[in-house]
Amino acid sequence: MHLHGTSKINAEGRLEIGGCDVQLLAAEFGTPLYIVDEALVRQRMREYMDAFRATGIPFQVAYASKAFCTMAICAVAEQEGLSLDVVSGGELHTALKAGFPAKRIHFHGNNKTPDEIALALDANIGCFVVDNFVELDLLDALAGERGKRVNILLRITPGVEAHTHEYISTGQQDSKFGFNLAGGAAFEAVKRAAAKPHLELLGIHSHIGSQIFEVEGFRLAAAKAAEFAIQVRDELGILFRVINLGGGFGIRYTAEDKPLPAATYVQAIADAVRTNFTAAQYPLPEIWIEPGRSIIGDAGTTLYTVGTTKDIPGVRKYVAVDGGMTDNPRPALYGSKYEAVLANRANEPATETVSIAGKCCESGDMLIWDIELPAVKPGDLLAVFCTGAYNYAMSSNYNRIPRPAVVFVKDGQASLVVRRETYEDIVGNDLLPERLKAAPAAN
Ligand SMILES: Cc1ncc(COP(=O)(O)O)c(C=O)c1O
Ligand SMILES: N[C@@H](CCCC[NH3+])C(=O)O
Repeated sequence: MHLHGTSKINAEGRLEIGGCDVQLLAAEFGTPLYIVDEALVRQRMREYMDAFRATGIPFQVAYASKAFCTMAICAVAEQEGLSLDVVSGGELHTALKAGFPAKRIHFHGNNKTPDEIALALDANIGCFVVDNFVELDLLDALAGERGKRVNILLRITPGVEAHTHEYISTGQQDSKFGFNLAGGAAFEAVKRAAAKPHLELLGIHSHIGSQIFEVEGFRLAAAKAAEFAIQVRDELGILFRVINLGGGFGIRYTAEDKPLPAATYVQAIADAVRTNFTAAQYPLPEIWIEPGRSIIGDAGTTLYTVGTTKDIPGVRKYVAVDGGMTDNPRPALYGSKYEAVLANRANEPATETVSIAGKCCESGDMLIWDIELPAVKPGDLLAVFCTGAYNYAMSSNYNRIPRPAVVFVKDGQASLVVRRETYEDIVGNDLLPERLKAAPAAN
């Protein structure tokens, strides 16, 4: 059993996270329940910050809030001195509502709407990461209407193919994101951006994908960024002050995953930037990165209650829990694998192989295939590890299932940071027009 962060098995044989016995958490907050190990989140944030400080290069570490965005995590990121990457009006609103300093917010997205841009402009956020030519014109116009000049990075598609799931790799040329380096769109974007009266071009951004376990892709992306920066300097006389290399650092979901320490990625990136820029006598730019999954992923655990079981002798035993693809769509979407433990009897030896099913009306709603557990009974608690990233963030109300609560645990204290949705929340936006309230049809 691989335990993350402060998780341990206590004397009663139950899983404990942040000093909180999960059986007590289930009793107090119900299940399914997202539990976040706050100390581990802070540790992950500090690992990036400390690694960059050690390089001596000016930097920003922006937490990619798409991985998990709540007011509480924004507050933690703010306390730890990180910046914040948001990708929608909703994430931006969450950050602002949490009191996150606007100047440290970077706004991403390949189709920011005029309303979202207006919200960000009016809040005076620190930087827009411009994705395409339409946005370049729109942002300049909207900033102009407000008499503002705003910082931008241009998102470049470097043509680096990271080894990851095809749906989550984004740096290759055939991608919906960014200005392609090959073919000259990126160069053209720099020319146009530099001519815009209301845009201040700070530099460029690239993001090569997610759940990456090698430094090579980042080195290559840094080298391509430097090569492009040098071309831009030599041909246009424009200097970049910022190189943002995105996120994508992998984490351990199962024993198959071999993540590198944050410092290894940071050193590789810093070395690559330093080497390539210094060789061209180019003033060293600031380095920005945007980790999401590697900050919140292994700090999250989802706690479920076991309901029904179904044994098909000689075939498979299904164990159904009170959540599923609504709180964790990743197995259905990407075939993602997870580890789990029977949280109320975690010290008992495994005696059977079972498969964990969700409760949705969908055969593909399976959380884990073939996991060894002690004999599972209805009422047991199942804890699935490493669910901090892209679980709550991608949760849905499919089958009109309310979203679970989220608690942050630390030093024996559990704080509710997102309350459980109720059935009233589920119908909260529904309207029943008068004409549909009529008496039943005559026939
Ligand atoms: C532009 C950008 N930055 C940062 C991230 C965060 O990636 P990860 O959660 O893999 O660190 C993503 C998502 O992959 C992204 O698209
Ligand atoms: N949602 C994806 C990652 C997408 C990354 C966002 N650019 C996942 O769960 O792995």
